[in-house]
Amino acid sequence: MSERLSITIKKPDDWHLHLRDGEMLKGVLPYSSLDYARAIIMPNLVKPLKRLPDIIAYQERVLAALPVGHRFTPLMTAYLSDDTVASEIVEGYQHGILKAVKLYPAHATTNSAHGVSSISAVLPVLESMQKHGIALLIHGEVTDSSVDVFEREARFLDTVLLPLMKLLPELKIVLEHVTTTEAADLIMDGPANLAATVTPQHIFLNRNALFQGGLRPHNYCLPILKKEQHRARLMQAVTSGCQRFFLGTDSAPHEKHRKESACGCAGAFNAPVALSVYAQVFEQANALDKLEAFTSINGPKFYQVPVNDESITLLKKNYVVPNSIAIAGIGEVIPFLAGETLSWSIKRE
Ligand SMILES: NC(=O)N[C@@H](CC(=O)O)C(=O)O
Ligand SMILES: [Zn+2]
Ligand SMILES: [Zn+2]
Repeated sequence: MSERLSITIKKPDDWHLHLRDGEMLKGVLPYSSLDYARAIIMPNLVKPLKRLPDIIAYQERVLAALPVGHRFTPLMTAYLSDDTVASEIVEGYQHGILKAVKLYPAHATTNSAHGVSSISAVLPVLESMQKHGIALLIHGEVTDSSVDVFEREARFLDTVLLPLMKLLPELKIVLEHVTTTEAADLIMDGPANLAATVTPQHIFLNRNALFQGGLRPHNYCLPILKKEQHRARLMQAVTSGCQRFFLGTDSAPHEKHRKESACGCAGAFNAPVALSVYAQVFEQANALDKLEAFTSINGPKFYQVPVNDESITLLKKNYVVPNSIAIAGIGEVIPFLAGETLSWSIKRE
């Protein structure tokens, strides 16, 4: 096959994105709103977005932070907790305020202290979500500290997700940022109402990248990077053409000093590099023809929204990732793969 030098795809959507708030929101949003038409915005602010008025107010702050000329729709989510009221979720969905509901097991990840203690605690909410076709987005890791950190996703599938799917077989579920062969198999063999997002880091790097020549805090995110066999299987599954995998960057900026710290935060700010990384991985897998479905078609299909009209073009041209990005009012944020050279860049007019 002759080498592709450019590829034009429908404008992508990011089905898992952290924009934060305040100055950080203003600084990081343009990296997403430039190249993506829509994104599912995560609700794990320092004060989690549980109630409709807070979700509406946050969406307004996101829209107000958009640079002139960027057309971008933030699709909002509610943060599920033990005290979530089913009728408020249904009302929010029916009024177009929220697109989905996010489940963080309590203490699983950044800003998840108010997460769900057990599925039974939120069962009435999940039942009405099933009834109304509202998607549940899941950070799928058990939090029991006796479970090895590399095993937490696989354990979650067996002990939480499969029983939940049995209990509510019609519930629409997106397993977020999948990392393991077990999750890849589950999605490939799973029903139409079960899908997954895949981040650039989890199909590009394995866990060696956490320790390459020293400790690499900017490769630390949750779920943690896994062994090469998991990365390879994930890459194969995602590039297979299975429609139930779609783009979700999990771009999760933290201030430099919070990453480069004795107890560093989990999360990679990958919005500036994600499309280049995905293109590089799909090319490696000889599957550039499947890239558009992953970035721009499978997600809209699952969420039952139209595919975007506009297109973007990626060029086979080196992209050198900046070493650091200055965010006004915040300071430095180090992007994922800082200083490295990727082989695809986005065509700018
Ligand atoms: N992925 C991460 O490591 N961090 C995310 C939270 C999350 O998606 O789990 C964040 O908000 O920083
Ligand atoms: Zn998560
Ligand atoms: Zn996330």
